[in-house]
Amino acid sequence: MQSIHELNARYGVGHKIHFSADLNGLVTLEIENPHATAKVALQGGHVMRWNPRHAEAPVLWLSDQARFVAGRSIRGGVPVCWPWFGPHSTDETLCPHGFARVVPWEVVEAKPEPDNTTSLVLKLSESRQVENQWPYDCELVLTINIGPVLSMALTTTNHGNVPFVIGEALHTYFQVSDIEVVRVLGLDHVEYEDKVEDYMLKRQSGDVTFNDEVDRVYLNTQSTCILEDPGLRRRIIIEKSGSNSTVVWTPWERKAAEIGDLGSHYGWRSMVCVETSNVRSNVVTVEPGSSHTLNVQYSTESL
Ligand SMILES: O=P(O)(O)OC[C@H]1O[C@H](O)[C@H](O)[C@@H](O)[C@@H]1O
Repeated sequence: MQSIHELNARYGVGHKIHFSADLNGLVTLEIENPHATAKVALQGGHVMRWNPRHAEAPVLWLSDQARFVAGRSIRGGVPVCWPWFGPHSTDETLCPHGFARVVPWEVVEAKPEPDNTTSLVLKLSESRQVENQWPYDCELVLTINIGPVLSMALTTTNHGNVPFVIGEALHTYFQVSDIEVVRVLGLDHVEYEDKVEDYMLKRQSGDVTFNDEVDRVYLNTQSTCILEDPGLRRRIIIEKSGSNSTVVWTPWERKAAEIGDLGSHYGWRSMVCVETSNVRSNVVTVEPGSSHTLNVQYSTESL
């Protein structure tokens, strides 16, 4: 594993790119540039915070009860779900949403760009845990660009001789003023599986609005989604490619209480997940010698 000293010596740029470790030994990377500030945990390749300087409120939601411990996903920010989504198909003891979000990643590159944004390239570290759960010769790389726009690209490359199938999601938690006043545009007429009703197949009519638990997998959609928030007077624009599904999730009160780390004072009311993904019937087969990339870009505009 790369030490803090090595990381700062190799990639640190004063206080603009700075690595540190917390009491539990989790390594995080703080980024500051003229466009934005951000914080990324190496465990999970997890973007925890991205605050563009023009935004009055944080764009990503991070629970005030998030637990920062080895082997446990951080509640909020952008968890990377890979190589499966939801429970494992045959072994329920394995981490739901795959192991990528709970294992260490390595830094391949971290550098300021000429346009004053900052680029990071992270790679999932090989480890016995990963080998045991995923016996394929493959590489997973996450490229992140931090600027007025947050861009992320998750690339899976198959170096082996057999094809494999992945489910994946950038399970992004967005900060909202109040879940009951926001809406998600871009999914009108799209078919979805309603996880709250045992995956019943339904069709979206109009914008997605929230007044109860929502857990939906929108299928066969490449559409840009817009999260409109009159309370914060802004839109968050979610543009994607290499993704055929979008998951929309809000737990509501009962589920939030069961989950437990979703924040004090109705923390769940100030978040919603819109997840750029390839899941359920949209999982991806990666052939030997080829790569697949899931891309997303988040930006904001005033309402
Ligand atoms: O609690 P987690 O394992 O992070 O999962 C949180 C949520 O993720 C996704 O949005 C799923 O569709 C939900 O069913 C799940 O509850």
